[in-house]
Amino acid sequence: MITKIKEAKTTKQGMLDNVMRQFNNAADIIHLNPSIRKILEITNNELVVHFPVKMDNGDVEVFTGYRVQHNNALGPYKGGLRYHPTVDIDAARALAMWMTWKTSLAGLPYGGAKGGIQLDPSRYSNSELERITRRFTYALGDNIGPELDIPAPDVNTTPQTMAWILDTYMSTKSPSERSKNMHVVTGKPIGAGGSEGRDRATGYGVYLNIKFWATHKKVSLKDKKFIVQGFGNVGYWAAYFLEKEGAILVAVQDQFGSITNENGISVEHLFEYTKSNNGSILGFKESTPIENNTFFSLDCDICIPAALGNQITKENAPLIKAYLIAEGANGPTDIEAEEILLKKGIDIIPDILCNSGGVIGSYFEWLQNRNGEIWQLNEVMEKLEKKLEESFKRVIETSKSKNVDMRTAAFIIAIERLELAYIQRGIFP
Ligand SMILES: NC(=O)C1=CN([C@@H]2O[C@H](COP(=O)(O)OP(=O)(O)OC[C@H]3O[C@@H](n4cnc5c(N)ncnc54)[C@H](O)[C@@H]3O)[C@@H](O)[C@H]2O)C=CC1
Ligand SMILES: O=C(O)CCC(=O)C(=O)O
Repeated sequence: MITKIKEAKTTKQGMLDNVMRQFNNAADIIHLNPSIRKILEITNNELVVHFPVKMDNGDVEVFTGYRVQHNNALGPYKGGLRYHPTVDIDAARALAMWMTWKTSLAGLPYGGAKGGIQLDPSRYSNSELERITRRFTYALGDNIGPELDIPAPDVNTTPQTMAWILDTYMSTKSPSERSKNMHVVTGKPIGAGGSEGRDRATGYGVYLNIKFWATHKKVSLKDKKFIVQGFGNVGYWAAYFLEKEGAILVAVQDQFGSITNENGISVEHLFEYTKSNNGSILGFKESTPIENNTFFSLDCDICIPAALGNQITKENAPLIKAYLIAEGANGPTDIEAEEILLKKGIDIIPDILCNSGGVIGSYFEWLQNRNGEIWQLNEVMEKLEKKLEESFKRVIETSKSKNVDMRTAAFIIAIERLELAYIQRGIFP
């Protein structure tokens, strides 16, 4: 029996190079205005903060937090906060850039930002995480704001994290200003101003994109086998909806290890199990543990990377048997791997389309807070589906008209919207 724990990666993910190459590839194809290219290839603002926090044992630890604001030509900066040992300035830059393309592609009135704290949250108690989050929020100060830069959850941050940020940010405002600041952060718990459906929005969006792709290819999802890397917010909800559609989850990998069952893993059973097992999938009875490095080569139809960046590389790409990769994570496929996959005829629904349900759900939450409205779950889900379907169709049309893969098509749409905004504002000829 294999029980080796998957080592948490602490090395750099090297995502910046990937996003720049993706951007430059699309920019070359559309002959992007050189002045606009100069603006888009760098970030507007980069904030690095060091802040002290008292630990439960009385010691003080100093943490490093980041917020990178890439571009706000289309609206306030928007993007998540990640708590992970791999968070550094380059990771924040790369993830902020992807946010700009994602919000632009989705047609939202937002720019792109990302940030987080370099730490391993499993090493801290809940009350330490609360103090760390509150001190980070103080350190960010008025560099975030409901009409300036709106954070949201990402890896290892939750609705609770967002509620702490909201509460801390509000406490810095005068009493008459407080209620106007509810939309400083999205992905909040519903009781603290969150929206119905934001919890599942990203995973639901991943599932919808797979469904649109299946309809486009005239295939049924029933009995199709799928594997999911990452069984957190995105991976769980994507698996949940795919299973409801009749697809079969045959393997899961998380930070602790990998499990498989070719007859199917019950999504709900596994979810319940992880809740009682410190979030880990290891030891789940209705499955067999497998070596981590065999995960991506398992026999399946659909592969959903929903964990970290650069997980599909030139080493494992040749072994992939799935014919569709649906990128729940940001930047899970590196450039060399993508070339291999496309040559093999494997379709990739790119991250900026595939996981855009999350930021669209955040936009709906922001709108509700801003307008004093409360929408029902079905209303949110219907609006989400409509927006995602529009994006999916545009990507397919552009892919056909320009004879490019789906990622390049998605980047072209996103960049052209930004280019138009700059040109219409009269900044460039
Ligand atoms: N939460 C959201 O709304 C959105 C998240 N994303 C992206 O989706 C991905 C996952 O995010 P969440 O589900 O929110 O995070 P999460 O913190 O809820 O879950 C992360 C999952 O990935 C697993 N994981 C971590 N390191 C791993 C490794 N080295 N190998 C295998 N599995 C590993 C964890 O064990 C956990 O199951 C990230 O790339 C994030 O940027 C994208 C759009 C929105
Ligand atoms: O919901 C949001 O604002 C952003 C979520 C996020 O970080 C992402 O889409 O990568």
